[in-house]
Amino acid sequence: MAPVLDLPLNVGQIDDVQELKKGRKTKIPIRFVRDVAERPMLAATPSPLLSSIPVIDLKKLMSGNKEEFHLEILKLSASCEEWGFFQVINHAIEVDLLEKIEKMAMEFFMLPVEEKQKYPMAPGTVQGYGQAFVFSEDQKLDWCNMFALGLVPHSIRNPKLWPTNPPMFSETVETYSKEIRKLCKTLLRFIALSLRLNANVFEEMFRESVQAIRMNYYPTCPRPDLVLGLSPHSDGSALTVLQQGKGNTVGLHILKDGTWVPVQPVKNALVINIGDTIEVLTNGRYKSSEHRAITHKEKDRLSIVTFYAPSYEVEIGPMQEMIDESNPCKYRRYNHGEYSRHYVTNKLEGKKTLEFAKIPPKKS
Ligand SMILES: COC(=O)C(/C=C/C1=C(C)CCCC1(C)C)=C/O[C@H]1C=C(C)C(=O)O1
Ligand SMILES: O=C(O)CCC(=O)C(=O)O
Ligand SMILES: [Fe+2]
Repeated sequence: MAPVLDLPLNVGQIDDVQELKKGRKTKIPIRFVRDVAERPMLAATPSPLLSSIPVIDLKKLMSGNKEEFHLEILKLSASCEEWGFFQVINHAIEVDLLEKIEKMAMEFFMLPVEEKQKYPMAPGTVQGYGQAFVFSEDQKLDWCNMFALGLVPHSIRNPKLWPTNPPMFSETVETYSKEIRKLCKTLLRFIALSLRLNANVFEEMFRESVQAIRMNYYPTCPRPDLVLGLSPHSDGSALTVLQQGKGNTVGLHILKDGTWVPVQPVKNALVINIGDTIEVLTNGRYKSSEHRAITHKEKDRLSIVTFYAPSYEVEIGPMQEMIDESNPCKYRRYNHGEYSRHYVTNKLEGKKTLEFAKIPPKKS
C-alpha cells in the first residue's frame, strides 16, 4: 500500500528556507508567520523543567544486576507513561557512526539547491527533499528543510530518491538504519517487559516492520519568535529514534501538562519517543506526546529521525491485557496501512491524526 494522495494538489509556492536565508532578508514571508496562539514563547531564562526528560541507561537493562535492571525498568515505564519520551545512553551504537550520519546529512543539506532538488518530494508525498505534510496553498509552512526516505521493507523504497552525492550518503544511511533497527527491536523488548508482557510481543505482532528516516535541517531564522521549525505533532510510528546534531542548541519541545518543555541534548544520547501505535496498543497507558521544533537566530540545527512501525498488513488495536473495567477500550481496531495513509495525507496538527482511532467516551 503506497501512502500517498491520488488528487492533484495546489500547495502554492513552498520557499526553500535555506535559500531565503541566503537572500539575507529580515522580513519573514507571510506563509511562515504563525498565528499569535501558535508562536513559540521564547523565554529569556531557561525553564526549570529543562533537561528533565528521563535518561535510560540501556546497559543497566541489558547487563545490569537484578536491582539495576528492576530500577531501570521502573524508570522506563514511568517515562513512557508520564512523558512518552526518554533519552537513551549506552545504546551501543558507535559514536563514529552517529557522527558520520550527521556529517553526511549536513553535507547533503549544504549542497546547491539544484542538486538537492534532483530528489524532489512531490506534493502530497513524504519521500525526498522538500516539505512534507503541505496540502493547500493557505497552509502555514515550517522553517525547515526535510529529506526523507522509506527504508524497509524494500518495497517502500523509491531508488530515484537515493542521493549519489555526497558519495557515501546512501551507504551510511544503510549502515545507520541497520543499527537503529536493532536498537528499536531491543527497546521494544524492554518496553514489553515494562508492561509485564512477553518480551517478544511487539516483534511477533509487527512482522516485517516498516522503517523510514527523515533528516530535518533548521537554518537560523531572523525571527524565531514568529515561526515554527516543525509544527506540533505526535508521531504515527510505534517508536521514534531522534538524533540531535552534536553541539546543537535546544530546539525540540515536548508538550507536558499544557507546557512546552525544551529538551536539552545529552552528549551521545538518542531521544526516543512513543508513537501513536504504542499508545493505541497499550490503550493509552503509554503516550505519544505532542512535540514541535523551534528555530534559533544564530544557530542552525539538525535532527535525524527514524520511524519504526508495524508492517502495513498488521491489525492494530488495544491489547487485551491493557483493557479492564477501570481502563475501558479507548481505541478501535484498524489496519496499520490505513493509519499510515491517514497520517501522511493530513497536516501535522497536534494529536489530531490519532482521532482516527479513538472511540468516543460513553455518555453516562
Ligand atoms: C516525512 O515523512 C514522515 O514524516 C513520515 C513518513 C514516513 C514514511 C516514509 C518516509 C516512507 C513510507 C513509509 C512511512 C509512511 C513510514 C513519518 O512517519 C510516521 C508516520 C507513520 C504512520 C509512521 O509509521 O511513521
Ligand atoms: O527536530 C526535532 O527535534 C523534531 C523532529 C520530529 O519531531 C520529527 O521529525 O518527527
Ligand atoms: Fe516527531
